Amino acid sequence: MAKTAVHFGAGNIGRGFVAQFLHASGYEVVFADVSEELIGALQRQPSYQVREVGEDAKTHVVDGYRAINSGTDEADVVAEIAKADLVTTAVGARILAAVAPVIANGLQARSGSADRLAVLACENAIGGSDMLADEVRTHASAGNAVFANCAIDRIVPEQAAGTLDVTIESFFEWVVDRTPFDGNVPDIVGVTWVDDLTPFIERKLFTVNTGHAATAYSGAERGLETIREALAEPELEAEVRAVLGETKQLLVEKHGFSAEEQQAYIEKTLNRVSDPNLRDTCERVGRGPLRKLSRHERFIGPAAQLAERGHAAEHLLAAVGAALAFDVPEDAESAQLQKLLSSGRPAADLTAEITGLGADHPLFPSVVEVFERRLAG
Ligand SMILES: NC(=O)c1ccc[n+]([C@@H]2O[C@H](COP(=O)([O-])OP(=O)(O)OC[C@H]3O[C@@H](n4cnc5c(N)ncnc54)[C@H](O)[C@@H]3O)[C@@H](O)[C@H]2O)c1
Ligand SMILES: O=P(O)(O)OC[C@@H](O)[C@@H](O)[C@H](O)[C@H](O)CO
Repeated sequence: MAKTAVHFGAGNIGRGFVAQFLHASGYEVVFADVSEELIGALQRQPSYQVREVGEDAKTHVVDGYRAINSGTDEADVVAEIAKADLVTTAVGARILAAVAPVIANGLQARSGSADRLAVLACENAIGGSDMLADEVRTHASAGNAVFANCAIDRIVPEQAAGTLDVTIESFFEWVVDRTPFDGNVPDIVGVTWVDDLTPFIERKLFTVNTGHAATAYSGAERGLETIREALAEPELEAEVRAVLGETKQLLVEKHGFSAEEQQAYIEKTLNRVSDPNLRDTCERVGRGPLRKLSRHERFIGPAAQLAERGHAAEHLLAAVGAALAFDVPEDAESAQLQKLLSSGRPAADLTAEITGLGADHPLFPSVVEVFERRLAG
């Protein structure tokens, strides 16, 4: 009998990476999403294409899936989870709390099954599956599930409206913590199973996503539209390289990557994010600035660790300053950020609320200065 995977989030990475790999691994994929437009299209159209760009580009056809609107037909999703082999998500780290009740109900509906359900939150976050597990446990015991953290890396820009097809870079990396599975990991092609995920997720988040976000915020500040255009500005590229020099210091010192290995990873990242075949915008990459400015994310996460080790993080702090200027009214978090910054509250209060840093943290005073400069206009 075919294995089944329920996948939450039929967006860019969901269709373009996770579902394609699950399909290639022999799973029947059941998409769950709250977008009626996407679910309707998946229900009407029996297949879509994932088109890689660049060298050795391949095109993959994904078919044999089903799709359910988890907003309106929750009971159907619960029934699928009750008999599924795997649950994955790619909805955004801050949406995990919204999908947790459905997963919890699905786990309760499996109470007769001896098989523990594997759950992988494929989000850009440290401990994404742990976050999901914590949310699920507020609704159900979840003893019959195995939550494993992962790092997922593949650039999928915004796609053309009205198509399910996805244009994507050919590079990919999907690294998953094997330790929760007691030697019985799910069979998924392309996954690298590791005993210690921390070096992989920190290297990914603090290089690819830190560099990407620093480019997006500085690019947006200069009125540039795409990541490629932004990195073509020599001064901006030098700033981004300086930011990545700081995270390199942390990653080399903390995880023992060699300086040469990390520099090669940086060069590859800068090439990937400025791929001429992928039009990726500062707006997409900068989306969700409150999440990106939070305590364990791509700026404050490494800057705090550098400060704890007695190192400077002035370029990361400059990137925080650029993030504070991100003003895109269509992005709910950007609108909320600008509202907070114009609320008249003191810089120290805003720093604590937005970054989650305690006033006694060694990084705190320099972040307050960044906020003060922004408030002074
Ligand atoms: N795009 C990339 O390059 C990339 C790469 C690696 C990781 N990621 C991560 O993957 C996740 C998804 O990113 P994306 O680029 O695919 O975003 P996206 O906006 O294209 O897709 C997110 C999907 O989640 C759906 N969704 C929202 N709320 C939901 C809910 N309550 N229940 C079910 N579905 C819901 C949305 O309708 C949308 O279809 C994020 O955590 C992102 O950081 C993205
Ligand atoms: O998805 P976000 O908002 O966390 O970050 C935006 C981009 O940096 C991100 O989507 C990258 O394209 C991706 O992480 C590459 O693997």
